Amino acid sequence: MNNQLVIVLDFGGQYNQLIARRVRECNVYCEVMPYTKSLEELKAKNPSAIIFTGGPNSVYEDGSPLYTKEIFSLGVPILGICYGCQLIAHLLDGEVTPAQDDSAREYGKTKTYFDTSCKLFKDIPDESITWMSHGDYMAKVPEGFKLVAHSDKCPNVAIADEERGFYGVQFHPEVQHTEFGQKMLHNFLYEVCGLNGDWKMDEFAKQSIEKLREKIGDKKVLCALSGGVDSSVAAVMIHKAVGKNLTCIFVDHGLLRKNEGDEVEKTFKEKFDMNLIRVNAQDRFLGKLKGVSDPETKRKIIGEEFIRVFEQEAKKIGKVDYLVQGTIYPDVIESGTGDAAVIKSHHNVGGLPDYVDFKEIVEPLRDLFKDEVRKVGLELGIPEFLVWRQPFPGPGLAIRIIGDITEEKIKTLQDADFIFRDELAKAGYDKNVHQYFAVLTNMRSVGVMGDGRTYDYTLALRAVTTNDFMTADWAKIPYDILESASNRIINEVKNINRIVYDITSKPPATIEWE
Ligand SMILES: Nc1ncnc2c1ncn2[C@@H]1O[C@H](COP(=O)(O)OP(=O)(O)OP(=O)(O)O)[C@@H](O)[C@H]1O
Ligand SMILES: O=c1[nH]c(=O)c2[nH+]cn([C@@H]3O[C@H](COP(=O)(O)O)[C@@H](O)[C@H]3O)c2[nH]1
Ligand SMILES: NC(=O)CC[C@H](N)C(=O)O
Ligand SMILES: [Mg+2]
Repeated sequence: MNNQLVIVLDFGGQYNQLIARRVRECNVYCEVMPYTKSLEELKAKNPSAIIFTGGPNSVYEDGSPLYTKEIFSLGVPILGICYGCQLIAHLLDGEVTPAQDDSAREYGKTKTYFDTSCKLFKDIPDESITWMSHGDYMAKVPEGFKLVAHSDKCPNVAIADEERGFYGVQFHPEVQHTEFGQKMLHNFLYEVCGLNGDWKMDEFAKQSIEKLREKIGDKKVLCALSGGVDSSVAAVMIHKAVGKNLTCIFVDHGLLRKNEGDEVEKTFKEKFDMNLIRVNAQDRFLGKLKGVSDPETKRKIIGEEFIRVFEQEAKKIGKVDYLVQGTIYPDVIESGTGDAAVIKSHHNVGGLPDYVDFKEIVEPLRDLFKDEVRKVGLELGIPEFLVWRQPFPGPGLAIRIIGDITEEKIKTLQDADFIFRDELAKAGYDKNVHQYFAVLTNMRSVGVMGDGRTYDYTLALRAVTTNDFMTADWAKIPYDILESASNRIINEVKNINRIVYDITSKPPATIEWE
């Protein structure tokens, strides 16, 4: 695939994934790369444009991430955002200083005035709201640049050297609070860079299937299938590429939701004409997890056991060269690229063991965001109910049972979680939330039931709304739904005497509790 490419050069900003998503939404392919990639490595990718992201540092401080000035000689347009804008100024002999008092320090929604004769601001109003988050100030604009936007506090909000195609904005066009942010990115890609918008999901699906066919040929492939969106889409793509040489392995590790094992098996046997093997591996997973309570240890154990089960099944089939996983771009990013902190080791990326007995792990969706995966799924004719299923993490209930895992706790959580989902569905509210589940906390407290004292577990209910699962808001579920879920759970499920609703967003929390 030779799509035109935009490189998002990562200087540690919080919204870098968002920049990539926004660019993709303009039908332009892009990849996030750490600023530590050399100019040679960037050149080898033959990018059509480069975007410098924001970042927490200050360009004038020792040890801040910089880049070689030669990047401006590539002949490729560059857009700098916040820190990236300050970096352009710094590298091209402008000047960046800490904001004096709070004269030019800005945070949040800010009224901004634009020079709409600049290509970046074509066809937007000359006054609108942008989202700012900076304490530094571009005191001197670099040679050859003109000022193309200002705010009430800050005279230097955007700079442009239109001749060479270099632009810098102090605000964040990628966040939704910047009213015309998407339009500005669109202008950069189309008006400035003259790109042709060749990143389309139907093309992607066709080309990927062709490439998979070439790569795999008549070799045998295993696909790790969870019944979730990502692996289902991956499986259907491979199936279209190699047909009967594909065998899907669905692992029931004993940590699935209530009835999930049977449902997934039924759906795939009925809807798809694929070889599917269900492996009942409860004993080995629960055996390895016995007494383990540290979240990262749980994740790594599960990541390793998954692979060992796949290897074992491969041996039964004969020579299998490839293992396919439904890994997507956020799994890769969240498991840590470059300097970003590792928050959680996703079982299929950071949680993979060092040694894997396959010639290669194939991940056809590794570059896609969730919404792109869903589009590919629809292109491939996968039923809507599957495409729109809420995500379920590979480690399953293991990361929703805080502390050590026992069979009794699993049963308790399965039953409670089932009721919560059932109540949301009955109220027709499940369409309004993107992920919703129950968590068995490891906390016990005193209650009173049937006039007797109880000392039982606290269950937490969690529901979030989110576009990309990278950030999320807690869902404002109507009280009556929470009330009926709470009543039913207390009445129908043993070992729980208290229920709380999680009202934290991501960040600062994450969606899952472990
Ligand atoms: N129970 C399982 N059996 C086999 N493979 C699994 C299982 N759970 C997860 N995997 C593998 O790990 C990958 C990552 O899991 P993840 O939950 O992120 O994706 P998914 O289940 O395909 O989709 P979704 O995010 O919608 O749940 C899957 O794509 C799949 O390849
Ligand atoms: O397949 C997976 N393997 C994992 O190890 C894993 N950890 C989190 N998740 C899912 O990722 C999304 C973001 O979750 P967090 O906010 O908890 O990081 C949410 O949708 C989570 O359910 C996982 N999925
Ligand atoms: N959001 C950013 O990129 C901030 C850049 C720089 N640290 C400042 O405060 O101005
Ligand atoms: Mg899943």
